[in-house]
Amino acid sequence: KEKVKITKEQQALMKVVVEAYNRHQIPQDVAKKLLQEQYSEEENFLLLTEMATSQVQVLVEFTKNIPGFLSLNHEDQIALLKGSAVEAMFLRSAQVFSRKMPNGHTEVLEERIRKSGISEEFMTPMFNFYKSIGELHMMQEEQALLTAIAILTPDRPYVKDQQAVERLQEPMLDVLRKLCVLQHPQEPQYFARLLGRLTELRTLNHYHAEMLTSWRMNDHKFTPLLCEIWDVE
Ligand SMILES: COc1ccc(-c2nc3ccccc3n2[C@H](C(=O)Nc2c(C)cccc2C)C2CCCCC2)c(OC)c1
Repeated sequence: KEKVKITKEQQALMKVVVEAYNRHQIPQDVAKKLLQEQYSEEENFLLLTEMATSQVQVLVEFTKNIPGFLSLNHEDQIALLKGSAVEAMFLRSAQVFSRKMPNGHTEVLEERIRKSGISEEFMTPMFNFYKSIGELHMMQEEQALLTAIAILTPDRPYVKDQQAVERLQEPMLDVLRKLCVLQHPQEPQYFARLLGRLTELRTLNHYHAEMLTSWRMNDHKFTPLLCEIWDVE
């Protein structure tokens, strides 16, 4: 049984990524807002677009701190951000949803989201994902590394130098794998389950544009940044 050991460099890499991840959190806590009162479908849509717009800004700041990212080809940097923004948003939402909350709060939050204006057909895949992330009880380090790994996906559309992206993603996968073995010794498949969530995340990508345009309200307004990132308008 080989002794898994995280090297000094891997410790340093993890520290940089986790600190960047914690530094670039979303400003206001949307869950608290949603638990306070039930908003109208229009107010919820506005809240969603505000949250998503600030999330994209936070994502850009986080990504700039990923070692090596800024030395990638500039067009590839944009392609990676554009290709991962929706996934990062759902990953962040899943983490917010699966946070430990006082008894009954998660149910209230789920109810508020179900009634927020999003159409029925998308609730099952979205909540299945949230619950599958919740079951993993991910640590902060795992959340930060998983987000960095999702951003550094080599086969995003329009990425030219995929090898350069692989060279950045591999060390992240390596340290995450070791972390999983060390933190979950009784769950040898834990690392594989984490990566499986990234596959589930990609399926949500297909729905997100329709989730927005089918929001129960008319005249959906998006910020210019969201038009760039979401395939809407
Ligand atoms: C595309 O359709 C949806 C529908 C619902 C959610 C969603 N799941 C949530 C789980 C927990 C808490 C809030 C949650 N949200 C929204 C939210 O703000 N997501 C969020 C964002 C956008 C950025 C950063 C961080 C977060 C949490 C609330 C927006 C206002 C109406 C109710 C959903 C969603 O998030 C990606 C997308």
